[in-house]
Amino acid sequence: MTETLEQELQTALLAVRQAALICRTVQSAITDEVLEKKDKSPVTIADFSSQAVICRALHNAFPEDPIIGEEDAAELKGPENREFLEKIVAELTADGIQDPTPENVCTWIDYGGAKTYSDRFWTLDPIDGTKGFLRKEQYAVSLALIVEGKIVLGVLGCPNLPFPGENPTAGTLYYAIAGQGAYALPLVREQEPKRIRVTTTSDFSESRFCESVESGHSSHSHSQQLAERLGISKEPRRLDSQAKYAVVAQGEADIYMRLPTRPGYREKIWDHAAGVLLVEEAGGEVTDIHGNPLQFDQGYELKNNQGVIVTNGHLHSLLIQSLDELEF
Ligand SMILES: Nc1ncnc2c1ncn2[C@@H]1O[C@H](COP(=O)(O)O)[C@@H](O)[C@H]1OP(=O)(O)O
Ligand SMILES: [Mg+2]
Repeated sequence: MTETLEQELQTALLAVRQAALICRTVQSAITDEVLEKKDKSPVTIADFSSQAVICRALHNAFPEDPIIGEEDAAELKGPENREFLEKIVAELTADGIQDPTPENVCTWIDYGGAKTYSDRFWTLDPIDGTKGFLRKEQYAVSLALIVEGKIVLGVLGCPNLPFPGENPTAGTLYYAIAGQGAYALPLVREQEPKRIRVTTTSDFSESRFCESVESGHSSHSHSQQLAERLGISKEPRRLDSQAKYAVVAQGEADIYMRLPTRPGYREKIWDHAAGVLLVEEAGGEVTDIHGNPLQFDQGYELKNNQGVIVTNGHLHSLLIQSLDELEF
C-alpha cells in the first residue's frame, strides 16, 4: 500500500472521537428508571447521532465513498417518530454540530445506507455493544475503510476502556493502518499515539481469553469446554463490543473467542472490520472457527465465515485444531 491514507485517518479519528463523546454524554444520562422501563431510546438517540456525525464528516471529505452503516433513517421519517427525531436534533445541537435540521440529520444518517460491496467503501457501527451501552459497561464506535476487499484503516472509539496513565474514565481511541501498526491514544485529548502489541504467551495454561457478556452472541458452554481441553484455567474476561479486539491488541488478553450460538447467524462486517485490523497490526491473528480468513468482499455480512477466533498468533493453530473437534 503506497498511499499514506493520512487524510482518511485524520477524518476518521476526528469523527469517531466526536461521536464517542456524544455517546458518552447520552450514556451518562441513563438512569435506573430508564433501565427499569427497558427504555431503548437512549441507545437509539446515541446511535443515530453517532452515525449522523460520522457519515456527515466522511461525506464532506470523501463524497464518492459509499458507507455501509448499521442504521438508516427510514423509521425516523414517519410522523409518529417526529418527536424522536427532534430529540436527536436537540442532542446534536447541544454538541455544537452545525445545522442539524431534521432533514439534514436524516440525510446524514442515510449517507450510511449503502448495502453492497464496492472497490472502496467505509463500514460503520455507530454503537457496537448496545447491551453494554445500556448497562453502562463497554461499547465501541467502530469505523473501517475497505479497499479491494482488504481492511486498510480501522478506528475504534472505546469510551469506557481506560487509557494507561490517564484518569480511568478518560476512554481510549484506537487506530490501525495496514502495514503501519496499531496505536492507542486517550479519547479526551490530543496526545502522541502509543504503539500497542499483542502478548507473546505461547502456553495455554498462562493464557486468558475474552468473550461476549451475552451468551446469545457467543457460546459460553463451548468456550468453557475448549478452555478445559486446552488447560486454560484463568477466568474469562467478559465484555461487550469490539472492545474485546482492543483488549487483545493491547496485550490484556491472549485470545478472543466468538463461538456460534446458532448455525444460520452470519456476522456483520461493521461488527469486526476495525477490530480485525487493530489486532493484525498489533501482531495477532484473526480467522473464523475453521481457520479461514474473514472475507470482507461479500457484502455487509461475512457470508463465508462462521464465528471468529482472535489470538496473539502463537496460540492460533492449536486453538483452531481443538475447535475442529467440537460440534456447532
Ligand atoms: N446470534 C448472534 N451471534 C453472534 N453475534 C450476534 C448474534 N446476534 C446478534 N449479534 C451481534 O452481536 C453484536 C454484539 O456483540 P458482543 O456480544 O460482542 O457485544 C451486535 O452487533 C449484535 O448484532 P445486532 O446489533 O445486529 O443484533
Ligand atoms: Mg454491533
